[in-house]
Amino acid sequence: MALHRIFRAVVTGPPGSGKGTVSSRITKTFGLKHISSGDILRANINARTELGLLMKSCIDQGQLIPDDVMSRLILSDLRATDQSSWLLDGFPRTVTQAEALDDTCSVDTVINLNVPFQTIKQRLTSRWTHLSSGRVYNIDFNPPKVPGLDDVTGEPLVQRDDDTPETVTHRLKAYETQTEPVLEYYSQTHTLHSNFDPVLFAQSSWFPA
Ligand SMILES: Nc1nc2c(ncn2[C@@H]2O[C@H](COP(=O)(O)OP(=O)(O)O)[C@@H](O)[C@H]2O)c(=O)[nH]1
Ligand SMILES: Nc1ncnc2c1ncn2[C@@H]1O[C@H](COP(=O)(O)OP(=O)(O)O)[C@@H](O)[C@H]1O
Repeated sequence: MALHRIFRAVVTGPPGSGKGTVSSRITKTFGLKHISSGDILRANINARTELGLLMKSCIDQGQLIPDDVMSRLILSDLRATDQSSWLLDGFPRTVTQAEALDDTCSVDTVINLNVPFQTIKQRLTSRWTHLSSGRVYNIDFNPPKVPGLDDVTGEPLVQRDDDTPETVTHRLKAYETQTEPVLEYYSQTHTLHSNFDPVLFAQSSWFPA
């Protein structure tokens, strides 16, 4: 199903709310480019650059990466794809980032995933990730075909260092203080789909498995 015009969307929500899962499904269905801030950061960390090491220490403490670093990283990617449709997952996470995004390009729609914190804690402790592709699995919700292995490459899955209960608590706190204000910003400036229900969306008849 291809789109007939350039379309730009942001998917936001607390850590573990399903942004990556929903974004992969939407981008596959509509042929959009999926830009995930977390995957971009982890690729930098994997490259073992000095900046990557600093990023890892922030992420492992459950803190956000500073706005200037983050905006430079993501916005340069967006400028390089100025003729394509995309879906941005995990950026912006602060009002400063949202303003920087608006200064760079126009966003057509914002989808917010609204999931209770208690549910998130359960999901993140049973999340398994294929780090190089960003594919995620869950022991209960969408297990891999072979336990512990990625469906596409057969490579081992890992649990992220920042998915420990203690770091998840810090990440949820950072979400409340720094990211929730972004919803208020978007409700005033954009079309905000605020009660997007990922489960209903996944069950709709046109939605591929
Ligand atoms: N039970 C349940 N689990 C989900 C759902 N969506 C995603 N998950 C799982 O929850 C975890 C977090 O999802 P992910 O897409 O990585 O969230 P993100 O951190 O917001 O990008 C993963 O293990 C997913 O497989 C859902 O609708 N229901
Ligand atoms: N836009 C952003 N601004 C600041 N830090 C970010 C941003 N996106 C990702 N990060 C950092 O990377 C970590 C992992 O992000 P992500 O993979 O999107 O995970 P999740 O949504 O599961 O928290 C975040 O906890 C944060 O430290």
